[in-house]
Amino acid sequence: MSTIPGEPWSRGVARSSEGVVSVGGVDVHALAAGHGTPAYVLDEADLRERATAYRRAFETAFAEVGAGVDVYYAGKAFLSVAVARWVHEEGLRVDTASGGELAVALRAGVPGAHLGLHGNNKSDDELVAALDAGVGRIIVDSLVEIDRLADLVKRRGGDPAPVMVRVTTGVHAGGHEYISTAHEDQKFGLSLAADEGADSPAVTAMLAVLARPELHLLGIHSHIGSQILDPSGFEVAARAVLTLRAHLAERTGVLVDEVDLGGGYGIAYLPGEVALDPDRIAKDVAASVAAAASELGTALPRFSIEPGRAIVGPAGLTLYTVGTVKPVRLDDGRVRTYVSVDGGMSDNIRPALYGAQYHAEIVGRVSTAEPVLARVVGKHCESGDIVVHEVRLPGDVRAGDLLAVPATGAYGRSMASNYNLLARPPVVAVRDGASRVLVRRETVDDLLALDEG
Ligand SMILES: Cc1ncc(COP(=O)(O)O)c(C=O)c1O
Ligand SMILES: N[C@@H](CCCC[NH3+])C(=O)O
Repeated sequence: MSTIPGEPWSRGVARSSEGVVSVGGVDVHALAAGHGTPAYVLDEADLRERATAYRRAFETAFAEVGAGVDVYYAGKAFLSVAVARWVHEEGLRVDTASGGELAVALRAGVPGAHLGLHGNNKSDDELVAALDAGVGRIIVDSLVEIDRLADLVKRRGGDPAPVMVRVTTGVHAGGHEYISTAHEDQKFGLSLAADEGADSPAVTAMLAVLARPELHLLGIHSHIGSQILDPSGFEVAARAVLTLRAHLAERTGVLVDEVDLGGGYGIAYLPGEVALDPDRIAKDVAASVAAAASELGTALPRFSIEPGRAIVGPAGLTLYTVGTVKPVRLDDGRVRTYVSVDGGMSDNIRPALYGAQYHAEIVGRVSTAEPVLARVVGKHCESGDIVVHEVRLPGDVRAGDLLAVPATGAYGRSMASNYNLLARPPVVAVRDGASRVLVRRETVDDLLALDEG
């Protein structure tokens, strides 16, 4: 019943003839003994390959239509100093969404010019940190922020701040309402939809940026959602943004230099699911932007994209130890085996938040026992504390078994909490038979240190 190797596991995951799984050449028993469980395990080679694959795919496809492109790794998916360094070494830039992410990227040595700062409610401190670092782009998200940023620059003096205006194109894409970001009724961006005879909020914002000499209108930004498996939304949104750019040029004579098409490229979470193919999507989007620019009679801008999940998601897995095992009879007479692990919703909130589906396997041994219908649950005081809703596990699953959940590299550690005062797990990188801690495990002492008594 093992599906290893292959998606949704990272490329460095293998199962030996004895049934023991290894990642990047390190066996799960060694990982558990050396770092404890639960632990996030990140396959460095896999992550680097995905970063390069996205960069090459987009550079090649966009070069074919005569446009340049930059790939920004979306740090919100998971950011640590090492990861920021790896992606930068692979030729990516880094998109940050807070002062914390910005500080980590800077510590990794990523030059300010290769960083972007996002956020619908950036603080003055965050804006100042971005200006101090000389970030290549601040993506503004509201009229209020445009004035606030311009006033800050005015007080400090110096060069105009490079700004992109985040717009919402009305395209509704992505895996769940909470991770879809370009429909109108949500907090991000400025809408392209206008009342009869009035400017849209997007146009109003761009005019507001142009009116402030402290700001340089670098371009337009659009992000339509996350975990997108149907690529058509990217093309529709790209056309809408290029149309807006042409409209602004007609109106003001300013044809902005850059267009960012955001992230959102979907990955496989379950065996049998197919991730978006970077080569395919890059070709399709490049063709549609080239066609749109030629219809509009405008030169192509420089493009950028911001994949996060597609780079780090498949490179990660979470290693747990099984604790209690409890068969529960369901109303329809079936039996579901509840398998409790030593983590849960504090290390992976996605099942509870989005109803996200994951896969799991026993990875420390081989079993010939008949598979049973199982649900993997955490140790929190919450019945919705589910890690994997439904999976077939060997009927002899028992306390002490090592269990791994694939594709947890994105939005696992980065959305982790201390619910029930659990200490957050470490992030351990594996490569060429060796493991290294990127983010150490929290301890109860860390938690106590925050409590002022
Ligand atoms: C503005 C922006 N860029 C990039 C991303 C990264 O998305 P993903 O991890 O789905 O590629 C997000 C998150 O959805 C985002 O909000
Ligand atoms: N956190 C989300 C996606 C990111 C949304 C950010 N705009 C997830 O786990 O899928």
